Amino acid sequence: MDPMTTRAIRGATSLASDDKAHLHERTKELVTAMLEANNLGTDAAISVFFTCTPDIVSDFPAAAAREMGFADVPLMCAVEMAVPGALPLAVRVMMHAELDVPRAEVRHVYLHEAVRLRRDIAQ
Ligand SMILES: C=C(O[C@@H]1C=C(C(=O)O)C=C[C@H]1O)C(=O)O
Repeated sequence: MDPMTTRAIRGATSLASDDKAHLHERTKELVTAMLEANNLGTDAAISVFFTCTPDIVSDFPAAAAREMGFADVPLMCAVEMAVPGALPLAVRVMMHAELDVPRAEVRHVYLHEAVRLRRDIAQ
């Protein structure tokens, strides 16, 4: 087995509407899928950075992550670039975590309408 290395895992999802409960549900679904795809528990996480498109104001996705075991993991939220024509109601994640695989084997996760963002790297 390779020694543990800090790797970055990307993820993204989309909402049907900007509703707080729905944001929490989709955020937890995404973060859980990112952990499971890479055989990780929350203890492997170093930091998690979220962006939301400017049309999401119902809550911070970090609040949802904190409810699922990231209480002592540094979290951050920011607004994604407002590029004209970009996918609306999108939540993006950049998670840094301890993994024992080469970078090319890190599994990135895109769910719901966000699958069309990066067909090149989504599993
Ligand atoms: C295409 C995406 O959206 C945007 C473009 C990115 C990129 O080109 O790598 C990364 C994040 C976003 O700013 C994505 O989330 O993958």
